[in-house]
Amino acid sequence: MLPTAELHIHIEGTLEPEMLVRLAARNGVKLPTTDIDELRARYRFTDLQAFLDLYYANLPVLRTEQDFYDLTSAYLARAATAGVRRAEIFFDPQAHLRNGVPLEAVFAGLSGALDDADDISADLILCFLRDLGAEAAEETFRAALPFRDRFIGVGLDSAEVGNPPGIFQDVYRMAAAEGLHRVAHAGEEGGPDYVWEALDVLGVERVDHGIRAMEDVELVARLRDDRVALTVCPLSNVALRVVDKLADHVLPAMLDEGLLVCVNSDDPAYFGGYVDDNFAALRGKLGLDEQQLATLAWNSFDACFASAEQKARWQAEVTASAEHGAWLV
Ligand code: HPA
Ligand SMILES: [Zn+2]
Repeated sequence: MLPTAELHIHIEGTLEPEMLVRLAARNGVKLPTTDIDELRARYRFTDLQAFLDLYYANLPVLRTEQDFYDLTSAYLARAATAGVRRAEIFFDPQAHLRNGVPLEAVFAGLSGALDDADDISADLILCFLRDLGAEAAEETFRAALPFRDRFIGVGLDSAEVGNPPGIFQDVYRMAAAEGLHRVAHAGEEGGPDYVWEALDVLGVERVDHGIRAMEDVELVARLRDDRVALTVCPLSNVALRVVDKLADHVLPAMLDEGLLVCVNSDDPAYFGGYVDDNFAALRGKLGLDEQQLATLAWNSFDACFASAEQKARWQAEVTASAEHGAWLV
């Protein structure tokens, strides 16, 4: 197993049907069905919005600090088996606030699980729901400031097309003033113009997805020259029909262009696998070789927000693993 960092993972997207049923029973929340196979059969999507509709519909089962703790602990345990050494985990506070869950419970559950995980280094990135607009994002940011020491950055997710990054300029400026890292989803369903805006208006350090950047040669040059990381999620792109099939994915072309790309699972409960499953698919279905897989793992540590010394230690581990054939997952 290659050691890796996972930098694009929505904790709410790790809600497996089994956990969904368990939490629904614990909290007295009614589900359309409690049959695991039926629930899993619903995890099929035509596009990003179809996925988001189900993702948000399932979230009311998360009510208490313990629920957030259990969800996060289960992800961290699974990620450890996938070779994850470092996780930078997105969460959607607005989705929980509108379900009546106080921020205290969300932060306490998430950070409690992170504190108790001794085999993975992990931190939180607070995401704004772009379809709720800029004012709601600013209000959420102010409400989260008392918990400033519990998260290391801000991100932008949910329905992309029609909600361009630029409208969030002010809240990203506020985050920068707080010394927070800045990332944003851009170029998943939206075009290269959204990636330009994320870079130039929001000042992001990493782009989440960013695969449509490949349609713009100037943008590719900018991303390469500035060593901007792109957190690519191959199985997600297939599940949401952003690409027809894995064999058509632009990831090999991104590597050939010398872009700082890494591999991530996005919403593993919904998209058919964790980061190790993504690596296995890249090897089996896309034909990536050991050198390419090791580069992806190495890049993930380059792109993460840990200390330079820690990053170098993990990268040395990747190199040693690659030499011993550890890409054979
Ligand atoms: O893949 C995603 N894209 C956009 N928003 C999201 N929120 C959770 N997962 C996603
Ligand atoms: Zn995502």
